[in-house]
Amino acid sequence: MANDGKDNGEFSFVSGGEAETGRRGLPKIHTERTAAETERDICHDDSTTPMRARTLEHLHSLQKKRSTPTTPLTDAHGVFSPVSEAERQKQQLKSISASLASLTRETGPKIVRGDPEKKAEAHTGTVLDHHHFGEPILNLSDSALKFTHILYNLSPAELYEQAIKVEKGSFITATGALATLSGAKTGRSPRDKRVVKDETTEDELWWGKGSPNIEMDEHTFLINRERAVDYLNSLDKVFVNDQFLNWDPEHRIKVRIVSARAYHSLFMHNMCIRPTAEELEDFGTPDFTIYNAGQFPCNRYTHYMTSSTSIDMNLARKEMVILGTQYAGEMKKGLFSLMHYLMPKRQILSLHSGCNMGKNGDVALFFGLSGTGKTTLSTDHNRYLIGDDEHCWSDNGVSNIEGGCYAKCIDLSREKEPDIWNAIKFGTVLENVVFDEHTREVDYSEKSVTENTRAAYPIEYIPNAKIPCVGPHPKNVILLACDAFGVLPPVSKLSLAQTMYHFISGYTALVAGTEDGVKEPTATFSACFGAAFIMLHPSRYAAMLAEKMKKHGATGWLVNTGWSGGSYGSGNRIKLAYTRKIIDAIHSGALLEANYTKTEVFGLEIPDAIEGVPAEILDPVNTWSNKDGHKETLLKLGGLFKKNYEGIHAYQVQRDSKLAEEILAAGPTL
Ligand SMILES: Nc1ncnc2c1ncn2[C@@H]1O[C@H](COP(=O)(O)OP(=O)(O)O)[C@@H](O)[C@H]1O
Ligand SMILES: C=C(OP(=O)(O)O)C(=O)O
Ligand SMILES: [Ca+2]
Ligand SMILES: [Mn+2]
Repeated sequence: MANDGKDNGEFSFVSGGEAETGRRGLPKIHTERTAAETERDICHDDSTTPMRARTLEHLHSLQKKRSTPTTPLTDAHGVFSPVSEAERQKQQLKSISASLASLTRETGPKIVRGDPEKKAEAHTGTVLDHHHFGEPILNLSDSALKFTHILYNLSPAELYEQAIKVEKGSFITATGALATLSGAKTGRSPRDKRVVKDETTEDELWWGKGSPNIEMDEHTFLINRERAVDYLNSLDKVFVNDQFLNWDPEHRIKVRIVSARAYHSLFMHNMCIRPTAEELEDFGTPDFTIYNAGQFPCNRYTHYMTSSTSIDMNLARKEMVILGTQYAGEMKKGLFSLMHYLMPKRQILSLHSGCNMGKNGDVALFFGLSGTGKTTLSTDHNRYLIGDDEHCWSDNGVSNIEGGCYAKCIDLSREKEPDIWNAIKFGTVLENVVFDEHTREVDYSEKSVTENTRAAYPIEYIPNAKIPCVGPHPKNVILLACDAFGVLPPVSKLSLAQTMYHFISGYTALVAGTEDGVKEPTATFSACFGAAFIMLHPSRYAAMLAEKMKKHGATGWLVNTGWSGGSYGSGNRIKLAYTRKIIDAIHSGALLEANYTKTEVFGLEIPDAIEGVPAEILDPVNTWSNKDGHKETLLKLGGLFKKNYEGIHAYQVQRDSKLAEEILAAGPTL
């Protein structure tokens, strides 16, 4: 700059005060420059640059540029489109208005687009009743008279501002993520998930013992729907997201999410596939709509209700209603249930699995219950990430259902999981974490809100994400179990029948908790490693998996990411570094070449050596000092498997007794 410190040209004093006269010995200040001085200054100072803004208001209006339309208004033939931008936005509002309409009143909600607080920007939004925009919002109880402002597909930055302004517990962390609280519920509520049983779904879906589908009738659904819609319309503003599910363009599903919280809108922005501006213009009517009124409870006097929480699915109406839980994962997993219904109808298998692909195009699936390692192990710096949780396997290959990942954050470390660590930045939703109130550094070891701390980020935040998130037919199908009993081998190669047996069993063991006194791990069996999300009987998905694995020559593996050297309490969790080496050997094909030995009880084939893994841990019996304890625990777990499988076997025999016997024989023998 020309101003070198001696020249005080940046200051201008107004009128002849003491400073000007220099009577108290203050340096004389030049307020006017000679023509020569001005000439010398090539780089002008602030006071000399032309001022565009005439007023402060004007200045602020200049700060924000209007988004330019991304598509020229032409039709497919390059002719000027008959549908004007205003008309298109009007259609869009009409569609949202229909979504929010009451089913019992004749007058629907009056909706306008835009934030009621941003009156200055009124001109940028299309408004149904233009003259009302910018007038004070009257909080009238008569919903026919009040306006509901629609915040439609806001950007992450806009959603941050909304969250921070009105949602208590919203903060920006040191790395730029949005820390939020999900409220009283910090995990899913599977016992409150209901599905409307009507003439169609009665025959189509899996009901009764073991099924996750708790029935409700159409009328009760409508009561809860009305409750949610009324609640949403009672608010000044609601968020609407129009997005997609499934990266396979042939089987893409259009979803609309109507929610009350910026947190929910940003979560779904990250988790679903984000449409381009062009795709959004042609969005039209959604295939499925979620009404998330999670801050508002359901009415316990309503038939079927057993708590203040209800997550209700109506397949005929293509709608889902959420009352009494703000846990965002309900939306993501609710849509996953929908896909478990829609996709098999099209001969496509929906999978509760992570998925990645090697440089040579070899695809691996990672099935497993919560906490077994789908997200951690599919996020692999040496491979392309297709997705961490929900996929489809069709005749075209695999495709991710989602547009983002939902990683557990408890004890997250930069060293062990660098890609997930680095994904926690601006745009990422961080649920229920604890952070330093001043530095905003997150303490990932803190469990004081919940152990289920989470980060939801767009998949492109992982550097080697494969976009579009699709890949060829899988080569390896890895079943992950976190065995807290410590008796399953770190890895075993499965026959097709064994793969089916373990897929249908869906075993993992939960550690009883960190409280003292509770030492026993609890076995959990969740059919297809996702019983909470399946809509049809597990054998339907298993049959499809068997058929696809056979057709495409995929190999099944069982990987224990849980305990070694004893059960929970005496042994330790297998080191993530070892599990990664095991997974590397599966991907490279090296593990297919190993020598195998069959174990007793489970009859699992275990390799004798894997590069980078101590050979002695490959057979769990070697790691237990108490050999009797090992045998006892092994038999106990075998017994739990057998008991769990009884019901499934009985069902399968009716359908195909030969296949049923074959799969049963692949289970443990006591
Ligand atoms: N050997 C291991 N293999 C996989 N994950 C492990 C292992 N040891 C510890 N972990 C931890 O277990 C958790 C696995 O959770 P996650 O990958 O989110 O499971 P999912 O996606 O299947 O719910 C992560 O927090 C991870 O750091
Ligand atoms: C979000 C979930 O998935 P996961 O724990 O498998 O990552 C869930 O089960 O609620
Ligand atoms: Ca899960
Ligand atoms: Mn996961």
